[in-house]
Amino acid sequence: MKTFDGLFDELSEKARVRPEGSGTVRELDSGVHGIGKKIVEEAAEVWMACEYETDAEAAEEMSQLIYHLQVMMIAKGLTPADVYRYL
Ligand SMILES: N=c1c2ncn([C@@H]3O[C@H](COP(=O)(O)OP(=O)(O)OP(=O)(O)O)[C@@H](O)[C@H]3O)c2ncn1[C@@H]1O[C@H](COP(=O)(O)O)[C@@H](O)[C@H]1O
Repeated sequence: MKTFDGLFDELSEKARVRPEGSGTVRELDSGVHGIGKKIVEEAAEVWMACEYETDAEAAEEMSQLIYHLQVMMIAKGLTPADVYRYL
């Protein structure tokens, strides 16, 4: 099973190698503005899933929100440690 840190390492590698067909590379290329829109969209989907859908669907939306947050962290040059220090 993937962890937060494991996914972050995987996405950082995608950003470094920039493989053909990577959605992460495409999203990074959309910049902070584009990534920010995905975060807002996904946050709304988390809310709606928690209100009206199953727990499994809510969990899936949460995983997608985490993914887009990680893409933003990479775009901003932030590491998990930068975030964890505020938890
Ligand atoms: N965990 C994720 C992940 N979560 C969400 N997403 C993206 O976020 C989108 C959210 O899905 P939605 O159904 O809400 O959006 P959609 O409207 O259907 O799709 P869009 O048109 O908005 O892209 C998905 O289509 C993916 O593009 C993810 N994309 C990639 N990953 C993982 O990231 C890693 C690297 O992926 P690549 O960079 O694509 O190789 C792999 O391990 C992937 O499993």
